[in-house]
Amino acid sequence: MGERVLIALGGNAMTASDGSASPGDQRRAVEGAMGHVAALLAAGHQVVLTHGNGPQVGNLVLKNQLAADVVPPVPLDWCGAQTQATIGTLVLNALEGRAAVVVTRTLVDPADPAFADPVKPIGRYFTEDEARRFEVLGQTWRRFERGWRRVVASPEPLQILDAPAVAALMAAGFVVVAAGGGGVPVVRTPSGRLAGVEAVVDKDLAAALLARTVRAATLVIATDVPCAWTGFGTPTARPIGAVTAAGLRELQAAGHFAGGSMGPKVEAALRFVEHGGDRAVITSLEGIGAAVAGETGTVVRK
Ligand SMILES: NC(=O)OP(=O)(O)O
Repeated sequence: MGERVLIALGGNAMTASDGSASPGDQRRAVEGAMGHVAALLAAGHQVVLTHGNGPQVGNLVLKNQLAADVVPPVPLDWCGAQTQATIGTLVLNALEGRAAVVVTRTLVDPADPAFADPVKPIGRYFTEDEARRFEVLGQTWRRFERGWRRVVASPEPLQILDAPAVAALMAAGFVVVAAGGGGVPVVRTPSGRLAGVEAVVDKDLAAALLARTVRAATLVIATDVPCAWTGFGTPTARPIGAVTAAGLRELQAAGHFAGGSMGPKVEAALRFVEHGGDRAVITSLEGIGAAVAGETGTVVRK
């Protein structure tokens, strides 16, 4: 018997590992990912998809800024919406059958402290000299292991505003792609209107919220490693298999999960299970079928 599964696709399902995000790389990566999704659909599961957009949205906004003398640049939230459409189109082309993409807005708090502390890396890696050149444009850049990347605000997702459209399409039998790139971040203004903001929401945290909202039984967070680890990168590293939410919180508190990589995935898995989801699985893209079958990955249950 199939179940309702929300799959959050990580960067390796979207582009080549260097983050350069050429059109060919993106198309090939999405086609590969959809092969794994098709196997789940063939097994009778109802699938909702979401995806990251870090490299793509960073490249888009940078192109806008570099071409500002020629055409008016558009803001970061517009670029986020554009990535939902382009990545969603690749998914539609790669999937056979009824599928739809929902341009999805995510409500955030204008007073979220994340707006004063940009930490979300977007775009490709640059050298320090190049990054310093872009800092003149008013951007914040940080050094990572593989080079320099722009960082932007990443506020907490509070509500997936377009979840009702997602639910309606699911009920009509569509595979739905929604909340891509964490959703287009919007705030409610004092006059009660919705307005986009300069931010990129974490797609794993948004996926956990969407999964709860559409009552998915399983949240699968697909990444480039088969599971979460304690002591990752050290000689005492150990894979984490089945774990309770309480047990995983303890490992999280002990500092086992790095902020920019496994940290948000673990937090998303915990939030989903702690708020009533049956199970959350962190696994590789290749492992999503086996993960839903209960055979692999870090499996979090209450
Ligand atoms: N929006 C987002 O979290 O995208 P990435 O996972 O690609 O960074």
